Amino acid sequence: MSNLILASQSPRRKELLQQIQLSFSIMSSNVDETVAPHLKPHEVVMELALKKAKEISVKHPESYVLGSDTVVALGECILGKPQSEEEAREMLVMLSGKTHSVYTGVAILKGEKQSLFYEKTDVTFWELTSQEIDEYIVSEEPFDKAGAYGIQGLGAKLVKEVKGDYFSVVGLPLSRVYRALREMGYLQ
Ligand SMILES: Cc1cn([C@H]2C[C@H](O)[C@@H](COP(=O)(O)OP(=O)(O)OP(=O)(O)O)O2)c(=O)[nH]c1=O
Repeated sequence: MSNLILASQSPRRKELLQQIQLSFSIMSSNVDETVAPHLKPHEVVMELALKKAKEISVKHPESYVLGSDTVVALGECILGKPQSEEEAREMLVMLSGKTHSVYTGVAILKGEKQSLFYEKTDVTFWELTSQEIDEYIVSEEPFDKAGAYGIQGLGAKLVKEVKGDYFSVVGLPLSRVYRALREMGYLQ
C-alpha cells in the first residue's frame, strides 16, 4: 500500500488523523499563506490546502499527500491566526454574540490524481464579557488558531452552538477525508 503523508505542522491535525486510525507520516510544508484579497473563504482554504499538499507531493509523487487550511469568516471578513494580543481581542469582540463560519479546505494529491474540497461549519458564540475575553487571552490558547479560539480547548466555554462538522472546526473534516482517501484508491 502507498503511504500517506500529512503535510502539516498542526498538532491538532495529527491527533485528528490518529483518531481514525490511519497510519501516516508528517512533513510540514512551509508555504507563504498570502492570497489574493478578492478570494472567497472557500477559495482561500482550498488554494492554501493545495499549496501545502503540492509542496510535499512534488517530492513524493508515489505517496498520498494531505494538505489542509482553516479560516474563520464573519460576513466579508476572513480571520486567520491573530498576530498579537490586540488582534486576538479584536477578533473575539467581533465574534461575540454572533454566528460565524469556519471553513476548512482539504487537498489530497497522489502524483497527478487530486481530490480538493472544503467543509463549512457554522459556530455561534455567546455574548462575551470583556473579562471573559481577557481571561481567555491570558490562557494563550488563541494564538495559533484561526479566529483566535480553539473549540476543543478552553474555547468550548465561548461556544453556544455548532452546525456542521465539529472536527472540521478543529482542523480536519475527518469523515470526508476518510471517504476521499477511499475514493482515490487508498484504503482498499
Ligand atoms: C477555529 C479553530 C481553529 N483551530 C486551528 C486549526 C488550525 O490548526 C489553525 C488554523 O491554521 P492553519 O493555517 O489552517 O493550520 P496550521 O498553521 O496550524 O497548520 P498547517 O498549515 O501546518 O497544517 O487553527 C483550532 O484548533 N480550533 C478551532 O476551534
